[in-house]
Amino acid sequence: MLLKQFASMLTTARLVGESNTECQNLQTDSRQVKPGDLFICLPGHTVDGHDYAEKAVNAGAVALVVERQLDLPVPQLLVKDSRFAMAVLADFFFDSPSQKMNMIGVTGTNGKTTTTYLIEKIMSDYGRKTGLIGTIQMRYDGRTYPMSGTTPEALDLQRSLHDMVQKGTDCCVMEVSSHALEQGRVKGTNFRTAVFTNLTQDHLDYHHSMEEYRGAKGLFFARLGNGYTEDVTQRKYAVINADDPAAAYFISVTAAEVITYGMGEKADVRASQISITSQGTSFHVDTFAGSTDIRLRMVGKFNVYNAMAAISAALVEGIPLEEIKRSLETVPGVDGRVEGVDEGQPFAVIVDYAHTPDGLENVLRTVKEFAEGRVICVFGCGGDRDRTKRPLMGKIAANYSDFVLVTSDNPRTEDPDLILKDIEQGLIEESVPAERYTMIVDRRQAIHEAIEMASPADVVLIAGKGHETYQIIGTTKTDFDDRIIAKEAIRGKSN
Ligand SMILES: CC(=O)N[C@H]1[C@@H](OP(=O)(O)OP(=O)(O)OC[C@H]2O[C@@H](n3ccc(=O)[nH]c3=O)[C@H](O)[C@@H]2O)O[C@H](CO)[C@@H](O)[C@@H]1O[C@H](C)C(=O)N[C@@H](C)C(=O)N[C@H](CCC(=O)O)C(=O)O
Ligand SMILES: Nc1ncnc2c1ncn2[C@@H]1O[C@H](COP(=O)(O)OP(=O)(O)OP(=O)(O)O)[C@@H](O)[C@H]1O
Ligand SMILES: N[C@H](CCC[C@H](N)C(=O)O)C(=O)O
Ligand SMILES: [Mg+2]
Repeated sequence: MLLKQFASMLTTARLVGESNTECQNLQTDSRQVKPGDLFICLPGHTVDGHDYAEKAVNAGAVALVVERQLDLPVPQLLVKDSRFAMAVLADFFFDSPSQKMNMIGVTGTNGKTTTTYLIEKIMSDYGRKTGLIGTIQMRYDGRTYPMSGTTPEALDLQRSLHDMVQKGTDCCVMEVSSHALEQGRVKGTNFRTAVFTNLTQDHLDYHHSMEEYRGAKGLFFARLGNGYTEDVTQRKYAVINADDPAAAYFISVTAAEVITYGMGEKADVRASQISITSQGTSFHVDTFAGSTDIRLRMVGKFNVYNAMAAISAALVEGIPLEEIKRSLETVPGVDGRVEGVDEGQPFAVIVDYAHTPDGLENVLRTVKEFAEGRVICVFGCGGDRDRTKRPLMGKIAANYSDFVLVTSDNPRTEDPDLILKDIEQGLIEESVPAERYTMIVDRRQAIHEAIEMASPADVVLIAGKGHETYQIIGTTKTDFDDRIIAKEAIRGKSN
């Protein structure tokens, strides 16, 4: 594609140099540049891509997208905002893939991965060729791809969506994080349905206040189309958890048709008669398209919410409620979410991905509902992430468990001991006696000790890392899987 064609997509951009330069591909990372690339200079949070433009040119970049003109011998497209330009150019270069599929996005503090998995299952069981993008992986057309975060950068996202379209995918369900919304990673992605799960504390290191965090999530609903049509396939839907205090805000910022779900009388999709056992959760659901009883194989009231979000998104795709029920009832669970580790031991071991105060409270409440013995909780908090959630999670762990083992969860570049101390602050504030908790920096040791102390009928909950297969200490990622360590500990248990 010629540089002038890219330039034509940005009305206020100024092209300096040879406009007929042929650009083979788009790139934002100088380390990945190939000869013929158009290199987009992004000012980042840690470094400025403009400082790497020279390296990009040396590696073969034939032109640049810049916010300020650089003294380099290649044509340059001067733009006001290179992140915005990236979104526009990526959409253009990859031929607007999100307009060729039904795009369903899920945002919220907790439950995004679970909800996207449920939607993907329903859609594919119904015969739709479905793509999935999120924390655990990206998958489509029978293949899976690893992810480095939850929501890809605009350029990577459009490239992946384009490939999905090429492979015949007709619908894509993806997690949309608040970071992604704030950074414009999904600008240009034409969503048909935007789903909101819940809003509770997380990421205050990045968003600074709950209001700012809510505002970032609100962008998803505010950007959801603003035109109405008789054509049902072109309509836009905001699927909102009516029981969350932020619901009214999201409803107020969207122009799309709102579908609410929840436990209250007024919700468009309502659950009632909820019954939870250690084997699963059953409930009755009333919707605008009929009523039914559903028996999930997943435990936890929060999974009833995730299921209702999925039901709502699937109903607007025209999938009959009975088909939705059939699919939901076959989902065994999601990798690393309330996942049992079973080596035939007489106590339960559960690995879960709860890494926020609300997530931890929900999973502990659920575990308490069916625990016949003590609840032993192993957890930690990520380094280089929201510090203020640490004492809150300490309090919650203490309030809902009989014994707490505070340990490391990806300390990253922070001192692991100090992270543990931040968590301990919450336990101290709750006046938890020293014999009810311990602090063990080494996560493997903490898991071994938790399992060593378990008696028949106890439940050991290992929270925070779920599906993760690594521990990040400093900038080094080493193999670490809670499930494997737990199995190892169960097999080596002395009593
Ligand atoms: C705070 C944040 O979101 N940062 C993201 C951001 O990094 P950044 O702005 O710091 O980028 P940078 O390193 O300063 O680089 C700026 C530019 O210079 C370029 N560069 C850099 C170095 C070089 O040698 N050459 C070069 O060209 C980079 O490619 C980039 O274009 O852009 C990068 C590229 O897209 C992301 O990898 C990075 O995610 C970091 C690793 C991260 O940890 N993000 C987390 C917080 C995140 O986004 N999480 C959410 C999930 C949260 C949830 O669960 O709710 C997610 O969606 O993943
Ligand atoms: N609807 C929900 N409400 C509250 N907690 C939930 C809900 N769904 C799941 N959880 C808890 O949160 C954990 C993470 O769930 P999930 O991975 O689905 O969330 P996520 O929003 O994708 O997280 P991330 O922000 O890391 O992508 C689960 O292991 C469970 O403990
Ligand atoms: N998407 C979340 C995942 C947190 C998982 C936890 N294991 C951690 O590393 O803090 C984040 O990046 O904040
Ligand atoms: Mg997720």
